[in-house]
Amino acid sequence: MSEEIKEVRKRKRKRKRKEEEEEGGSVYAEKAPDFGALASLYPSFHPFVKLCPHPSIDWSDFNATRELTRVLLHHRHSLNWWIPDGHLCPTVTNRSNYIHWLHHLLSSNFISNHPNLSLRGFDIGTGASCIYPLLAASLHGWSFVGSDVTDVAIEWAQRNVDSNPHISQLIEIRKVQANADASCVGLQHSLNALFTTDNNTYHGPPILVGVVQDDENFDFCMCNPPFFQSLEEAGLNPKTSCGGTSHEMVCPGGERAFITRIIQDSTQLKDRFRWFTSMVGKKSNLKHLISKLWEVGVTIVKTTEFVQGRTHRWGLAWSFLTPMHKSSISLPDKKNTSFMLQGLQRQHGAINVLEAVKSHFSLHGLSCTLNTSSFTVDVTASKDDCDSIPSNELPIIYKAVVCQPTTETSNGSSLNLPHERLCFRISVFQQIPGTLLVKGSLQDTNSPLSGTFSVIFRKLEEVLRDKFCTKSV
Ligand SMILES: C[S@@+](CC[C@H](N)C(=O)[O-])C[C@H]1O[C@@H](n2cnc3c(N)ncnc32)[C@H](O)[C@@H]1O
Repeated sequence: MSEEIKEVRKRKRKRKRKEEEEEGGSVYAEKAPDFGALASLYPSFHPFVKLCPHPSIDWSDFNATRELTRVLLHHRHSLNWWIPDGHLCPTVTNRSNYIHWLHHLLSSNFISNHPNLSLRGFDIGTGASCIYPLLAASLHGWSFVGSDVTDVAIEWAQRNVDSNPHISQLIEIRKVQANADASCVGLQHSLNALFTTDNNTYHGPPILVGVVQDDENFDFCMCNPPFFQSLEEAGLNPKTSCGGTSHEMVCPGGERAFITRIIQDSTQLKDRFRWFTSMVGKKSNLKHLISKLWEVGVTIVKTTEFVQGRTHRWGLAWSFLTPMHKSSISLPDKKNTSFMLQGLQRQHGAINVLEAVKSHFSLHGLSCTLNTSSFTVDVTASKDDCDSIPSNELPIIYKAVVCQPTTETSNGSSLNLPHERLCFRISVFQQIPGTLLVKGSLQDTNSPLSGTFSVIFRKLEEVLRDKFCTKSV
């Protein structure tokens, strides 16, 4: 591939990421640390920082990465923290991205919102670092159960909790007993049969079933699973040294088997968690896991991408609760708004969705231009065009468009909109097979018609979902 093509692709990826960030963060990327500033604030960190040509650290030095994590947790989050030599050292920026996404997910109304303000989570495999409970408790005041299987992880996770008395009441560290609760074993065997499609079935200690107690409910679970199938696979990146013992990094079948077991457990605990989530390390596993999820009857699946430097990870979330369709769009007065179409059948691609967008608007007499190379439809609506949309097709959400002065015609059959033109663009992006992002961009943000745009866009979402989505999301 020529350098030019590579450069164009890089720019395109960067632009797409920026657009997605503007939309409320489908891509999560925290600001990189300022090593120079940290070195001057923390003398213990200074020896690890090479100042020329620009401040950096040696990522292959475990002591340097651990000290960076320690000072960042202290500087950004006022947390006291340490882990023993050789244990998996979390990258604060990367772990924060997961927490930011969860926060977004839990405060969205994809599913009905929880009346409680204090949220409770379950961190599967919290590790010696106990990084997720510490970060989330200090950022959002969420309470946690953090589980793990090894004695060292349990001992150090507890030490890290105890070193932070201001949040220690929020976090319970729980040891997973390697021999599962006998009453679960028979059921687990029959479920294994259901979930086994290859030899990579998870056969390790319990993950959720047998660890979550009978009287417990959680808003969410989260997990950074052992990604790798073998130690050789885990040692493939010599450029970084974040440590990691075999227990932390490896499980037979790798993350695919581990997360498949979480999915399996979620079918039994569907009423006990509002959201089940996991980090996914390999994009190739994401598609497989998403199809597993639809097979077991989830009602909603959400994914995201975490980008930190050159590291890409994915977030996968699902729920068995009833989704709230109408609220997945960001509300009026935004230049960009979007929704995801998930669970599309194989034969339906971006082009079919674009054609449906065009025919939907054309049907209402709006002027449309379909551009198949940019995957966009440009739409212009005049006052007359808008008037031709029957009010019963613009449901009650119109009333929520507070910024717009609206009047109904005497017979109530059409909406009387201000005397301007409304120009907007609908773009369709393929996310992963079966999932498309539909984005609407208003040309003039200051237009008094921006509220109307939201209404029209929401209607479009309903139409496209009805037409293309096999499962309700
Ligand atoms: C990749 S590490 C993640 C550690 C930490 N959460 C982080 O993000 O740095 C995976 C952790 O899962 C733990 N683990 C493996 N099997 C488990 C199980 N069945 N239940 C709970 N934890 C488990 C390992 O001991 C390890 O600490």
